[in-house]
Amino acid sequence: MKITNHTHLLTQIKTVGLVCKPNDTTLMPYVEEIKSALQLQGVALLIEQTSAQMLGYKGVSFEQMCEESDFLISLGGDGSLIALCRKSFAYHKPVLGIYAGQLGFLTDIQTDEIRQFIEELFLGHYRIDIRMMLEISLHVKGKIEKIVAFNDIVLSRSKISHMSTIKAYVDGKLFNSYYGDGLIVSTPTGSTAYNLSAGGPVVYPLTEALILTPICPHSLSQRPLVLPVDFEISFESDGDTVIVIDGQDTYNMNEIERVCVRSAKEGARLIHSLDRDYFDVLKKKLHWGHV
Ligand SMILES: NC(=O)c1ccc[n+]([C@@H]2O[C@H](COP(=O)([O-])OP(=O)(O)OC[C@H]3O[C@@H](n4cnc5c(N)ncnc54)[C@H](O)[C@@H]3O)[C@@H](O)[C@H]2O)c1
Ligand SMILES: Nc1ncnc2c1ncn2[C@@H]1O[C@H](COP(=O)(O)OP(=O)(O)OP(=O)(O)O)[C@@H](O)[C@H]1O
Repeated sequence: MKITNHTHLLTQIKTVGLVCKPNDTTLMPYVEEIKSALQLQGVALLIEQTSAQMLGYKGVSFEQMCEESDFLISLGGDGSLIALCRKSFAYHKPVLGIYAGQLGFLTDIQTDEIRQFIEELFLGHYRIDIRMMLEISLHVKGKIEKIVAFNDIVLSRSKISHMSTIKAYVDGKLFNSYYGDGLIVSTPTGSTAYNLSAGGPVVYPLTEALILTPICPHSLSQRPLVLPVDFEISFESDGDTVIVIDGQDTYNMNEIERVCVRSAKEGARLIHSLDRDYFDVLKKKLHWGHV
């Protein structure tokens, strides 16, 4: 399936949803800023109940927020944005990341830009990028559990003292066996996360590809691999391997016979400022090109 890289702008915005980084009460002034900037536009703000409870507001369920909102805001770091994109995947709502974290590679709007960006958004001065996501199928005792990933799925050794062995297949045909600390399957957006630390390539986030990068492979011949977006890759490993999705969900391979990874039919829709330039972000946040 062809996934386009940009999507149409929102036509009419009446309601916006908000989720905050957990356990951070310092976010209160920014929530007030978002609320009043939206009020000026005649737009209602729905705050998800866990975030609302943390800050003393009246909240709504996550599902109600997703159903009733025209777009969603994540107020926090990259992890909060990733969690929101994953949890709201089925609702196909655009997501705006407002940066209140440590690195903020994905969340490009700073807290001191909230008012100005919201004004610009209502003038149509923004873009929505479609970021490829992964659909992961875990095969357990004849049943299939499906999960989505925004950055990556990591198959990692579970014991510090042992290597893991991972067999990798394309369309059922074995194409490699990885021996070492594990393997990362990353989206282009996730290429600047764990994949980068493991020596994988930086891949422009609107590219469509599957990136496979071994972690500390015990071999002179294992290299990162970039595969076409329409490949379905599957993996088998032993009980000494764990699976980690976006650093947020963990499964033990003990109970899993096979893991299949493919591009999800829908991508995440990220709202960005028109000024955002990927290479500027690489330079500013990851010191790209610095000597
Ligand atoms: N050794 C490593 O580099 C390592 C180890 C474990 C997990 N991770 C990454 O952490 C990600 C989860 O992020 P988190 O913020 O929830 O966890 P986290 O709080 O543990 O932080 C991971 C760091 O990676 C940054 N990050 C996350 N996604 C990024 C992206 N697409 N591009 C550039 N930087 C990014 C975050 O801002 C944060 O500084 C996982 O998907 C995985 O890729 C990296
Ligand atoms: N809704 C959520 N559900 C579960 N975990 C979450 C959620 N939001 C954030 N987290 C986790 O909480 C941790 C901190 O959140 P977040 O990444 O947003 O802030 P940060 O670490 O300060 O910023 P950054 O990731 O930009 O450095 C991360 O490990 C993230 O995965």
